[in-house]
Amino acid sequence: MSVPVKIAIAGASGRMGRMLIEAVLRDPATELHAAFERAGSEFVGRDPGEFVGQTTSVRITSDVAAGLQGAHCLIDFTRPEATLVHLAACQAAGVGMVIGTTGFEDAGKAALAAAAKTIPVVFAPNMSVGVNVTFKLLEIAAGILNSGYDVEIVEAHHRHKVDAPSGTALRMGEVVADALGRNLKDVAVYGREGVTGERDETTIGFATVRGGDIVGDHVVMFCGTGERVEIGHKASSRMPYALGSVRAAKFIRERANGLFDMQDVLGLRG
Ligand SMILES: NC(=O)C1=CN([C@@H]2O[C@H](COP(=O)(O)OP(=O)(O)OC[C@H]3O[C@@H](n4cnc5c(N)ncnc54)[C@H](OP(=O)(O)O)[C@@H]3O)[C@@H](O)[C@H]2O)C=CC1
Ligand SMILES: O=C(O)C1=N[C@H](C(=O)O)C[C@H](O)C1
Repeated sequence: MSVPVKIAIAGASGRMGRMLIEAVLRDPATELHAAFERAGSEFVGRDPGEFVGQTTSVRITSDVAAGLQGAHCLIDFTRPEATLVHLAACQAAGVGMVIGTTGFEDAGKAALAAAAKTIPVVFAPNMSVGVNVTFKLLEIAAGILNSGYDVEIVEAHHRHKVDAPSGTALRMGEVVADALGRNLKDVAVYGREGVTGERDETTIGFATVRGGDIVGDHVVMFCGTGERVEIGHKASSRMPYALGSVRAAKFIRERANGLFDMQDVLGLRG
């Protein structure tokens, strides 16, 4: 039997961190190597297995450099500023990264691309198989509904989410804009208020809902005259994100460097 993929997890006590711990512990092909939280966190020193009712020999630490020694991969679902600190540690240790964090500015994305010249990085706004298939469906739909259809993207998430629109909604916008030969930066409209005037047909509109415990809903509307096509995805659990991330960690183990996303991991590219 081959050696399990040794996985470290950043943001271990977070909503995704806990889900990732469960996914890694229940997969016989992976091993929980380390779990990180910031210095001063109440969780430092505790067993990350506690989150899922198990006992492990791992203890949550804030010493990322030490914890990465011997790891194959760090899975990071935190915040952009933390991810970039972890990225530097991974580069120093020669450890690959799976990054699910959203909300990066262009400079942060450029830093990820630069680091991927020396370590393998999977960076994707949504790790679920279903959402990644949805991206493909959107590409097909936009290629056909390329005239006379206004594109609007609506997303809904829980009350704790800090970035908007979601990374997934933005990627949906990019996929549709690319298929229509437009640049999302030029055509995106983020919310509307007041006397907006009539809609410009080249725009792609975004609307954001935040409330309660909504895990993640996305719908793209192609609004024509007399009809509307809607392509969307609804998550009822975070486990698909965690399982996709573990799949990405296995993918990374086979690579020396490069920037990938879930389309690469799932063989959906092209
Ligand atoms: N790509 C995908 O498939 C998905 C992406 N996401 C994205 O993942 C990210 C995390 O989401 P979620 O788990 O819900 O968020 P949570 O707030 O539940 O968890 C974030 C974790 O990161 C830690 N953290 C935050 N800032 C820092 C820092 N500066 N240094 C060290 N640790 C830090 C938090 O610790 P503390 O509590 O101490 O702040 C916490 O443990 C978001 O960007 C979200 O959009 C979410 C789901 C799916
Ligand atoms: O914060 C979340 O919860 C989610 N974030 C990701 C995003 O911004 O697209 C993915 C998923 O929708 C859940």
